[in-house]
Amino acid sequence: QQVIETDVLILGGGMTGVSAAHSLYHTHGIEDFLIVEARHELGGRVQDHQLGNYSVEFGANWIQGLGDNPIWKLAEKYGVKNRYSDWKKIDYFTERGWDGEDGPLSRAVDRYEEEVYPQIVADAGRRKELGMSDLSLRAGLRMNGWTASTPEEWTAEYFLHDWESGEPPVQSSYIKSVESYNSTFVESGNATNNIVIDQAGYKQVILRHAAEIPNINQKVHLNEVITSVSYTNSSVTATTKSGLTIRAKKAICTFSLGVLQHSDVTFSPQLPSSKLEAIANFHMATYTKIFARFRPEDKFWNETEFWLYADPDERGYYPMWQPLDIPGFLPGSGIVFATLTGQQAIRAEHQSDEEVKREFLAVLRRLYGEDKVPEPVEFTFPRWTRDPLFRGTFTNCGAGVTTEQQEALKAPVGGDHDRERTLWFAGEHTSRKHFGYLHGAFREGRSSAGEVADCLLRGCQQSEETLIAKRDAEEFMDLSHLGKRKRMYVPDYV
Ligand SMILES: Cc1cc2nc3c(=O)[nH]c(=O)nc-3n(C[C@H](O)[C@H](O)[C@H](O)COP(=O)(O)OP(=O)(O)OC[C@H]3O[C@@H](n4cnc5c(N)ncnc54)[C@H](O)[C@@H]3O)c2cc1C
Repeated sequence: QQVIETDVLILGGGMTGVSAAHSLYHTHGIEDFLIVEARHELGGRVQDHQLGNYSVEFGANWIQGLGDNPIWKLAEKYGVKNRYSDWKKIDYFTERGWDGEDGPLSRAVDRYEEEVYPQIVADAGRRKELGMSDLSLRAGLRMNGWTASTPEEWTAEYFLHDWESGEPPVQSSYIKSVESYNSTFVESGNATNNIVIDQAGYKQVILRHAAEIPNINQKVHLNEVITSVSYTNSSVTATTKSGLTIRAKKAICTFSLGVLQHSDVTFSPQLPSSKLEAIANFHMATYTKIFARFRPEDKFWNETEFWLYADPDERGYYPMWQPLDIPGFLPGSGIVFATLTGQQAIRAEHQSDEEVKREFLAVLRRLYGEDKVPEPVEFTFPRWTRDPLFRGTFTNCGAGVTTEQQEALKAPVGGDHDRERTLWFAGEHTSRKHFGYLHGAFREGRSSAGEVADCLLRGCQQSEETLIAKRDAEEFMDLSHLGKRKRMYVPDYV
């Protein structure tokens, strides 16, 4: 049987894998590496889909917190088309239809955003500084006077929390939810979000980055599903479904947290119990976008960027809507999409397209009137939780996740001490501050490549580049450091 030998094996070709490869080559001068990817192309969770003559994003869509976001710099460099996304441009709806400019739903959103959120930011920051235990965001909200007891209130809270983190407040860490918001939107220096509308897909950021590596095609094995990974103190061996065996001095595993949680790939020896505990305790959230394409001449929708709907009976029931057929987006496309998260998303992913379409249209008809909304010509959505290559969409830090578990999640394995490590773990899920985001994946790829290069080239002595990449990936977030940076806990609009 043929065994392919390489210095560094990168398991998975999403943002993390490509960023690691780019850094190995361009920062550390390591040319002997391979990426093994199960899909037909690089990109991972950055995937587009063709609807009529238009391309829409099934996965990542926004560049978030433009300030020091490296994805923003890559998008500019490669000319990937994106535009300002204005989260203040919302039409509010309840079961009664349009809720007006100053109805109960709009007032609930303002109260959460302007009164409650600044308070919880300060309170979570104080808890962290005093070394107090974490709570659920639900508990933190209650302690700051927010009980979410009406459909309008739970929808406001959904819009400002679930829609970003993919899970409800009861499942989310109080301190880490606030930290995550601050890291991406406040610390970056510019809280603006841009939405990618490039018809060649957001994935161009990843494909063009990969193309900067000379002979990249010879360094990537596509359509190869890894089934097992074995590691010792001197090498890592991976085998694929098709029977390929690849042996490397070092490897970086970038599979999603969901993949690790489902044991889709066997590791031998078994991963250490501290890592298994961390894998089990982290949350893989679900964020499912559901698309319909109508005939453009049937256009019945408002040209406002977002529509927020407060269902009277069920929290999170088709609350978020985005028309793409509006000026500046994809005019003439006839495309409208809704987003579901958490249990609602999982429920939808287990229904047939027809069942989901029925629900989708029933809600749209509440918004715009029974006779105004025709059958779409196309209806589709991805089923992320059921895809064995992802098993969810992105991580959310749950209440009860500790900093030690965050460290254990990414700790390399193999051998008995730090000079013998052979297998590293990196991905959006290993980012302490930017978990869930594409920029977290990018930074983790670079940081893991630095550590691998240090071990391969310098007997595991840390180089200046690795320290910089690690700092950029926010490795040095200890308590005293946080305490000194009061800005961490003050949102930009206060
Ligand atoms: C619906 C959705 C919306 C999102 N929205 C945003 C957003 O707006 N902004 C933002 O910044 N981020 C967003 N994200 C998050 C962002 O997409 C991820 O953080 C990022 O793409 C993760 O990159 P990664 O390389 O760590 O993981 P992945 O992209 O998952 O890469 C891992 C790779 O491993 C491969 N793989 C898995 N199992 C195997 C196997 N057994 N053998 C071989 N290969 C395997 C997979 O195919 C995949 O290509 C969103 C994600 C989703 C899904």
